[in-house]
Amino acid sequence: MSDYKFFEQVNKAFDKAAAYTTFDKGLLEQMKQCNDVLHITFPLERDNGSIEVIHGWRVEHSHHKLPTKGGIRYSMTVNEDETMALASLMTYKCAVVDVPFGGAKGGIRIDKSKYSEGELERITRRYTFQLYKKNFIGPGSDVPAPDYGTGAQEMGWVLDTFRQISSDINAEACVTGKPIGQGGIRGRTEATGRGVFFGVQEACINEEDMKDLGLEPGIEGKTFVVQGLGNVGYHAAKYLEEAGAVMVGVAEMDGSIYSEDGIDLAKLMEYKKETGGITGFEGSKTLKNNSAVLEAECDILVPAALENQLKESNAPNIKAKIIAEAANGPTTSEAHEIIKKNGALIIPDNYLNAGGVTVSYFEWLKNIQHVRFGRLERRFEEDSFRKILSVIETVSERKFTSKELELLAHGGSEVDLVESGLKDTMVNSYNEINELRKKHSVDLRTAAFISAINKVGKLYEQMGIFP
Ligand SMILES: NC(=O)c1ccc[n+]([C@@H]2O[C@H](COP(=O)([O-])OP(=O)(O)OC[C@H]3O[C@@H](n4cnc5c(N)ncnc54)[C@H](O)[C@@H]3O)[C@@H](O)[C@H]2O)c1
Repeated sequence: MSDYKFFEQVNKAFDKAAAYTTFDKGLLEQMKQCNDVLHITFPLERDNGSIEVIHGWRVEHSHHKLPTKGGIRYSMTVNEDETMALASLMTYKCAVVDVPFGGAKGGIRIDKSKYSEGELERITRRYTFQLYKKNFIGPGSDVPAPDYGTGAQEMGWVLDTFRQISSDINAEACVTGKPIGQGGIRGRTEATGRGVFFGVQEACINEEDMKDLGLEPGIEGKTFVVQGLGNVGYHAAKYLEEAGAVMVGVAEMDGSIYSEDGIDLAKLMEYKKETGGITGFEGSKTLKNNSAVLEAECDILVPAALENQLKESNAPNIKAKIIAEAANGPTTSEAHEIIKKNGALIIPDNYLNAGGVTVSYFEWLKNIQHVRFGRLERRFEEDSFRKILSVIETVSERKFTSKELELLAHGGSEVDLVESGLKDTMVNSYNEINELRKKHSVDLRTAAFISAINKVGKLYEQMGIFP
């Protein structure tokens, strides 16, 4: 059993940043705590008739904004500590990118590959039912989304189950990352990876930083390694490749591969589909295990699998100049210090993978308003259309950018809206945390935490304490 304590790791980073703020000690302590922690167990009847007990969690970290929001993970790593850490990261992430949600996370401790589709459906539906019974799901209370091991199919089952047991008129908004036909939004599947790309691109524009790292500004020609070719890793790699970066290394469950000449992503995905793995891919060298490639020569390392991957033991050997934290918690606090001391730039998870929740927010807005983005002008006159937009802005406490307004008003497609909203969010938030980094002479992770603590703390102060 590993002694890795994920929630403690997040809180260490919080404490470091809190020293740059002036909030009351008690309030800072309140901000760190998880407001509600739910551990559920329920029986699953397996296809062979045997009965198995399933363990699941849902944690609502912060109720300073409602609903709370965060993915559902299916993995053998799931436990209370992991879910609490991930829920807390959601609070800080939402604050950094100005998405008006509190943080939450859920998880079920299963190895998805060991269950049939029917069994997975029964697990998902029963889990949703248990969440509903305990008031841990609902459009205005707690809204799940996909995470490691889950995707649109599971979110579709969540919605359908919720609909059977709730008469909420906004039922569609009880979960995001759904199939499009069920009220999902175009661009959600690729949103986290796309956001990772926008964040890395923004970092690479900074000439001074690139000079310090000994790199040319821009993405083109930079080499990268990605760990985990799942939803986030695949899409991050795809957009990096499209922008002219060269993928030289990949890690997956079965091992890792490297090629100085570059690895073609589309061909590798085909190969993975055929063989179930990546090792042995033509033109690449298979390394000794799946963590070896993390230490390979490259400009950008994109950990996009799970937490606790860059640690004290391998951090001194990391050669990448930029660590793009697509996954949550891939770098331990000890490794962070080593990598920073060695001069690399870490773009932190609590900012970089916020693209998913940003687009989930657009999906939720669309669902609670019962509208189809980009088609409004066909249903409303210009005046009433503008009024609706301003109501959405008031309810969500977020201003649409001029580009978003333009696209909405003149029938830009949903894809355009998502794309531009996501890009604006990732670019603006990067610049905001980068300013804090310079102001306090800290690293980007600490700067992102300072930004989050300041925003959440201010809201707490405005709210006061009940009763
Ligand atoms: N899905 C989202 O929208 C989203 C949003 C924000 C953050 N994240 C974070 O991104 C990370 C990945 O999530 P995802 O949704 O892409 O999951 P996923 O299940 O789609 O993909 C994860 C991939 O990583 C691989 N993997 C697992 N362990 C590995 C290892 N040790 N070495 C190499 N590969 C390994 C798996 O085989 C899988 O292909 C998680 O930390 C998750 O919390 C996801």
